[in-house]
Amino acid sequence: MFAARQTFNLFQKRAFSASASQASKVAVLGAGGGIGQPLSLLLKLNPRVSDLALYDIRGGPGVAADLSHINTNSTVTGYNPDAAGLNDCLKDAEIVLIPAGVPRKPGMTRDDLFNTNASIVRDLAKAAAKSAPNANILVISNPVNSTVPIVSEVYKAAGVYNPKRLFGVTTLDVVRASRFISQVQGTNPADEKVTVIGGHSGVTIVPLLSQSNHASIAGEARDALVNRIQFGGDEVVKAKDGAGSATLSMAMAGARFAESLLRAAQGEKGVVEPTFVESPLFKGQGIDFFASKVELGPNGAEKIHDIGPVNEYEQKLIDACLVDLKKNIQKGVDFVKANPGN
Ligand SMILES: NC(=O)C1=CN([C@@H]2O[C@H](COP(=O)(O)OP(=O)(O)OC[C@H]3O[C@@H](n4cnc5c(N)ncnc54)[C@H](O)[C@@H]3O)[C@@H](O)[C@H]2O)C=CC1
Ligand SMILES: O=C([O-])CC(=O)C(=O)O
Repeated sequence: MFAARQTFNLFQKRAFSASASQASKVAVLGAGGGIGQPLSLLLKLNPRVSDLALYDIRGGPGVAADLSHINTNSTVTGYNPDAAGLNDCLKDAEIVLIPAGVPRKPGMTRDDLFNTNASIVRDLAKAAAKSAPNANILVISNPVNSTVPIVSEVYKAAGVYNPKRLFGVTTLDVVRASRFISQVQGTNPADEKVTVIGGHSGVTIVPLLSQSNHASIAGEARDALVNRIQFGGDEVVKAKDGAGSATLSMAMAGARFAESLLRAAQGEKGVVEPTFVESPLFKGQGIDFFASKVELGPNGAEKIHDIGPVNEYEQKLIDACLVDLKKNIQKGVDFVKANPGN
């Protein structure tokens, strides 16, 4: 409890010392769900957020009423699908987080969610393209490797696509990597920075341990660690036994990414997060989106970092990643072309 309060106080102090006066509206689409609720809670605790707008097909106003009693300064408003609910929720948002959609059950891959979540994300992206065309869009809904290209196609069709403002949230992979490596090495996870590149599913998740504090980790220990990072999501799906996938750790990861964007937007330099963006790194191989370290700034993604040096083992992981990633991206692009929606 004491540690939690200390962390919150630190969070508050950092934000106030930077710029508490700047107004930043943040919208959450899917705010009533397993991720949406704790994510909205963390955003309500963030002093950089001045207006929190919560939309869901059910339950948005209820979550908003509950959070609005928390004694931080931000306003919280809930929206239903009726009337102009979604568009009002989005209007003037600086950041739009999208955790709307169904989660996995045991035995499913993230790609198995495509049939349901593709149209949900497409339709929310259409509304965002209309009502918040300049906002940063943070896509959480799976399969991220396909839902991010879906948003880009929708924005292109609407004539408002800005690749610097579109992010697939892969922060949970980075959070897991630092936690899992610290458990193996007996270190403090706060000191463990592991770059995770590629995409957000199975073998498309590529941790670069050779660039971490533990480059010498090898053999079975390395294989087990890499496998746990790649399939960490499955661990939670199995443990929840039909009741969904990671929600609380994802809420923390989503709130961290939003906070990084707000810090960068409010003038802090050197804010770098790995994230899935339109990227030049593998365009030559026909892969338009890729997660790598990205420096954030007032305009969104300011600088996409190179992958940096990798060893032979990691090169093989990247090769395997690219095969799946290419198909996942194409599936998202093809979906919007074949199903442009209303
Ligand atoms: N990027 C990542 O690292 C992670 C992504 N996820 C993904 O996040 C998504 C959400 O997961 P949970 O919150 O656990 O699911 P959930 O089922 O608990 O919540 C989803 C929410 O979305 C709402 N929703 C459905 N259609 C909607 C629409 N058209 N507009 C607005 N809201 C809508 C539902 O009413 C529900 O409240 C899943 O696709 C899951 O796979 C989950 C964990 C990590
Ligand atoms: O595993 C899932 O389906 C949810 C997810 O993306 C994760 O926990 O990384």
